[in-house]
Amino acid sequence: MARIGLLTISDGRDFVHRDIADWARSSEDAITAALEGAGHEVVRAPELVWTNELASSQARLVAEARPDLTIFNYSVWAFPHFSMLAADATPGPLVLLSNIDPVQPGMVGMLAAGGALDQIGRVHGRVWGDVADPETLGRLLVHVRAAQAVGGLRGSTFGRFGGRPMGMYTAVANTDQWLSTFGVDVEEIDQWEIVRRSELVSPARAKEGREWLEKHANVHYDGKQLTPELLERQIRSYHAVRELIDEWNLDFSGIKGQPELTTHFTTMDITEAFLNDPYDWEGPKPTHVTATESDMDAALTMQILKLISGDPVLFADVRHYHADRDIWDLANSGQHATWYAARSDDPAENLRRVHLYPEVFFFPAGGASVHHIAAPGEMTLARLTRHSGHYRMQVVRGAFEDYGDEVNEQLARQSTFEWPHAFTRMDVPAAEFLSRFGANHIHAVPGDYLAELEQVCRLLAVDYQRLGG
Ligand SMILES: C[C@H](O)[C@@H](O)[C@@H](O)C(=O)CO
Repeated sequence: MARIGLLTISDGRDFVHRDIADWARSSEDAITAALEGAGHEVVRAPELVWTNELASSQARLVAEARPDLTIFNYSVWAFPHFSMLAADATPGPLVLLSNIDPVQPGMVGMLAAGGALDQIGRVHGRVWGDVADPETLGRLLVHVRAAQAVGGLRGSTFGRFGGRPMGMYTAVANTDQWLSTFGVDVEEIDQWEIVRRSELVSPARAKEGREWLEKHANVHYDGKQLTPELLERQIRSYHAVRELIDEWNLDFSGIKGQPELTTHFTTMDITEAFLNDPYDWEGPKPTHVTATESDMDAALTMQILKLISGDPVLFADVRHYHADRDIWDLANSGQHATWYAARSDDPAENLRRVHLYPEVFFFPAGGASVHHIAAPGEMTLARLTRHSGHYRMQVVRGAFEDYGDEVNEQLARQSTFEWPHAFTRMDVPAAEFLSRFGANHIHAVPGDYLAELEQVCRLLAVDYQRLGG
């Protein structure tokens, strides 16, 4: 649920305002009803804005409620300087909303106010039409979700477990830039804390986790790389990280893993999969975005996708391009959230399709990798990357595809079979993607959130770069 401020701007001539006030108020009633119907809280200015003094005072009153987004409503012709004063008293994201009505020139009011705001460089969104129409409401809700995501980042903390993995420049960001651009602080935590604390997890808790995984997933012990003891070590690591998340009030995280933990302790695949999942062996829980290889811009992208969609977010390597099918194998080095196996609310339904395989030669410490083939469906794929120090959100539309067990296996065996795979058709020519995409990792959520990402970028002053399309 978002908190949405609402001000209706009117005509500055007293005799005109008197005649149109009821009409303007009724349009505000309709907007309130539509937004409340969509599950949001609306904070209305007590009075319609028809003087300069009311513009500032009413906007200040609404701003005191710290709304996620403020809407200026134009259902009648509105003097533009009222919008300028009200915008000046509105610190958060702003949307101008107008009717399309031949009698009352609200649309002209919106264009005049919008142009004035453009002149002073004040970022705002614009929506037009009747909010009772689901299509118009849908366009308004895009701005609500984008504002919630941007507001949700501000004041949050990223937990960075370990440092730069295997020389990856793209996994490391500048903390000054993170705070100034996104409002996110970074807490540095040594991976030693995972090792130390994992030993303190009670044997009963680790055993219960293992038995739950053995019951619901398909565990392939081999007596060497994957034993019950190693699986319990992975479960203990999960609980150790959960404890650190609570202790440091972390909102999202990344774990380096390679090479120290994957060579000498165990992989973080179970930890990362179940932090990203909406459940674990102890029941339902909120997702906690966690990036493999402590990839900071990955985690930040994932957190934005989570705040927009509410769903678990996929982290993957751009591992292979099957040119004959024009599809990509997005296979992370050991885990995808298990939710992606069937995208079911029932963990058992997802885990039925999950295989815990002994880790491959890259990871001599052993443990289970979390293998499954992602369920098909439309996806939004994205990644924050940097060019010459400036952030850009690279976005591509796509779909996960499923070819049946036999072909899936044949495709997965061409790369690292034991890792999870999402066979992805991307709405961009391969040559364009490979020439322009600025990282080895990509992230995804089900559905189409391109419009939300574009608004998020405008609010953050980050470049929006759609690949393909
Ligand atoms: C093979 C390496 O160990 C993997 O970690 C590598 O494929 C990556 O995941 C790079 O992001």
